[in-house]
Amino acid sequence: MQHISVKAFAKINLGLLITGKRPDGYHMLETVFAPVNWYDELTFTSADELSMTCSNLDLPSDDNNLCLKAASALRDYAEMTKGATIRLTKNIPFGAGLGGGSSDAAATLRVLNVLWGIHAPSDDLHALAVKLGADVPYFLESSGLVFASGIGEQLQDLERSLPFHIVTVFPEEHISTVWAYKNFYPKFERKVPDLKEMVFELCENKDLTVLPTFENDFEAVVFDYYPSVRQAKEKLLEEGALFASLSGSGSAVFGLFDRQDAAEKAMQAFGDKSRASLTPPSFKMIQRS
Ligand SMILES: C[C@](O)(CO)[C@H](O)COP(=O)(O)OP(=O)(O)OC[C@H]1O[C@@H](n2ccc(N)nc2=O)[C@H](O)[C@@H]1O
Ligand SMILES: Nc1ncnc2c1ncn2[C@@H]1O[C@H](COP(=O)(O)OP(=O)(O)OP(=O)(O)O)[C@@H](O)[C@H]1O
Repeated sequence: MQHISVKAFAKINLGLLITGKRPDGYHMLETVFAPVNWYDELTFTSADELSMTCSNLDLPSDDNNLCLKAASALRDYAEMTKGATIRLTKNIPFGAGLGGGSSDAAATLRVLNVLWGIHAPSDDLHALAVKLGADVPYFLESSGLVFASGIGEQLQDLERSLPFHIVTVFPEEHISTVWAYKNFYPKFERKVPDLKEMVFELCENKDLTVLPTFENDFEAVVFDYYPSVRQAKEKLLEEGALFASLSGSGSAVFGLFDRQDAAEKAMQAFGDKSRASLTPPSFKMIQRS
């Protein structure tokens, strides 16, 4: 029996500018994805049937789980009937804007493509990933700092890495992505700043003056409805973060620190380690456990 174990990492969004709405209801955006050191663990074992277990009982472990959705989509694509048992140890908080479910889906596509001997070309895997979620292609195809446009599926590797310690905090609120896209305050008419250029300035020249450019368009509505999320951001700034922001549609917030001791102190200020994570500078996702 063949087992494959992998880690599925979370992301943060450094800037998230929503630029318009498509006729199908999806929004166009520009964002920069950065990986963070917070991960789910998945083990795949070949089996006759497709099934899974999930360590977090607040999440579905039936066909509504993104792992089984990804596995079924791949099986349908390959027109085969092979099975697998998937064991998901959930560490990334859900409804947090950290892309945990999307990362699990991407890991499932990647592993089962090999375990089932499908070896689908990357364009076909990309198409399957987009259907599963706008964030899934990032986790499928990237390991570092990436500029994303379209609905989040058009990716450009920035070939740079963030020279900061990242403290990511989950403020105990689960926020629905659908709700956030329905309720954010649109600013479609403005001229959007060039996030790629800002990242180059930040990574190459450590020009901290560009940091305020990395706005997240979900912040205003999320802070209005979830005051504890605003407070978490303020606390990161009080702890000495050079910059702090909401990630994705929330509720997680992150802070960038130039000193390790300040980042570690901020981690302690948030208490329980399972609710916060510390990512070192230049972090990249390494998939295999
Ligand atoms: C907030 C972000 O995490 C930023 O990276 C993503 O935009 C969300 O990505 P995701 O969770 O993979 O989203 P999906 O599962 O594809 O979509 C969930 C819902 O969010 C809305 N949605 C999502 C992405 C997008 N560009 N526009 C949208 O309007 C749609 O109502 C969609 O039905
Ligand atoms: N494996 C999974 N992990 C997390 N959530 C899952 C999973 N499978 C299905 N879901 C459903 O998807 C919803 C969103 O989960 P996820 O953690 O990806 O959201 P998020 O933190 O808002 O991420 P994103 O940044 O992609 O919007 C959950 O509320 C849950 O009902």
